[in-house]
Amino acid sequence: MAMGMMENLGSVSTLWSALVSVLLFWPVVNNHVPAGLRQWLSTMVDKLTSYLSPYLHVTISEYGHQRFRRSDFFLALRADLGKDARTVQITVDDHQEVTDSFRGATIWWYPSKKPPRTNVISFYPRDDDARFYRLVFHRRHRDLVLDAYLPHVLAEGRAVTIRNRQRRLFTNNAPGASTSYYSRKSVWSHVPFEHPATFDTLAMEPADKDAILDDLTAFRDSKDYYAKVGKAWKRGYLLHGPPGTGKSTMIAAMANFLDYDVYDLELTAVKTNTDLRKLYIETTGKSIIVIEDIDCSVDLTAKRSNDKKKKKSSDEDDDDKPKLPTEQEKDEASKVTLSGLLNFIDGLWSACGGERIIIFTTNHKEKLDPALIRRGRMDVHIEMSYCRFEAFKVLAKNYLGVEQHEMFVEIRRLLEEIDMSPADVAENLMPKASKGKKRDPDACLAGLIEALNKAKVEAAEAAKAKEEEEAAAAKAKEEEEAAKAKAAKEKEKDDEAAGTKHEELFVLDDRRDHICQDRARSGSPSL
Ligand SMILES: Nc1ncnc2c1ncn2[C@@H]1O[C@H](COP(=O)(O)OP(=O)(O)OP(=O)(O)O)[C@@H](O)[C@H]1O
Ligand SMILES: [Mg+2]
Repeated sequence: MAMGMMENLGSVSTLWSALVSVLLFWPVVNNHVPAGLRQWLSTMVDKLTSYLSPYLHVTISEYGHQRFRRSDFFLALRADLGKDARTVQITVDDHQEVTDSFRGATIWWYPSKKPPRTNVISFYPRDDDARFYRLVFHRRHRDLVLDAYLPHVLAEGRAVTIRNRQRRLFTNNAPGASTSYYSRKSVWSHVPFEHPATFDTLAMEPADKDAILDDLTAFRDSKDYYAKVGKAWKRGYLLHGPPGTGKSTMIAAMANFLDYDVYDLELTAVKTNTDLRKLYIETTGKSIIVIEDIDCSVDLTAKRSNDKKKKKSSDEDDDDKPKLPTEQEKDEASKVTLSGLLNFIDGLWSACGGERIIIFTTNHKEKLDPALIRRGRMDVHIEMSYCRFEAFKVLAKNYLGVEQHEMFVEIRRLLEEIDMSPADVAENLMPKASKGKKRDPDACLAGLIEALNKAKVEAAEAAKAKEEEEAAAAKAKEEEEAAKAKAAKEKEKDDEAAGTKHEELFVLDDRRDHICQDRARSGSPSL
């Protein structure tokens, strides 16, 4: 028994000293052996080290079984370093090593990249190496880590990191983002999201604001409800209204209120429906996906009616011959279409877990295809409108710190009759230095009254011009109709005259017949 132990110890120490020698001479070996052998030796050394080491390694790859879908685990771990680092449990990003402790066990996280294999001809682009995390912990914590720690990181850790992290603004239209379907590089690039807008600083009718806040709160807290009724946890908002009424500001306020990331989807930069699909696959939960000015992004309505027409004509000449796509059809297939966008929205809800909000903004709601904004896709339609008195009070408080002022009465009266966007009102409230002097609130409010009066005069002039234009158009139309009526009358007269001649001829013909008959009866020769 003792002998056996001695032998064991002896073999372990021999192995250990062999390993030490290999490690000692490794740099020399590394430089002098051919690449193939070096790789094999490296693998063997790794295996030997991990066999003897008291530490275990777990590797988590960026991509799981589904080649084009990043593993949820990987995405969960990529949450950035939070503002309050003490409460963050896992904060791993590229090139950042992290030590974490869990129920007395220490766990080390090493993010890394697998370099491309130079002797392999790859179908995929080279520049973006596969990323992975290596998790290292002591053997004795094996069960704890695998059964408790990793599930905890995924469930709790993720929630914690999301709550405390620096939120991000993603865009698909930046040099860092890849649009290639086969690229492993993220299709989104991001910057820290630091927009200061909140619902407190958002100028709008208080009742409307409260309704939106209630809706958002209900959505955020309704995970169980959505699961119970079998609906995907999503909500669509359509923000519509004239320029400068706060649509983009509202999105920032929503993101800040919910603590969500923002994905700013630039549809014109997306080449195909396939790229669009890849974009949604790479969005994460707790996010707002925004398509600004949706009516300008793609000619969706025209596409759809074209599609319908095309379908109809292909139904008409329905011979059995298989048809190759025409050049035009190929071209169409490589573009984002309305149906691609509808699939994007619907697929978004079904394919990915976690709550998501999608927001469209537009200045022209009437231009949008009804399918795009129907309830179920865009659940809430919010009209952002011109600045009225209640909204003005919020701006006055924000910009000037003024809640009451004698000029408010006049401003209230003017705002009720003049349509001025909150952006224009805010611009007038911005304290500017005029003629070397800094403007105070009184000057700002007086400036706003002046601007409102000016806008009133301009609006009156514009209305007058429009009225005159309409009157001129009506007059022109009247004249045209009168001319048409006159022409019709003249034609009628001509026709009547022609009709009389015709009748006369008939009369003549009749007379001739009578004469002929008379002559025949009297025996005289016919005409
Ligand atoms: N309702 C509002 N509350 C507070 N600030 C506002 C509001 N509307 C506009 N602003 C101010 O005006 C600026 C422009 O507003 P914003 O970009 O949100 O308008 P928009 O409706 O998105 O316009 P567009 O249709 O041109 O995109 C903002 O930076 C903000 O300072
Ligand atoms: Mg905007």
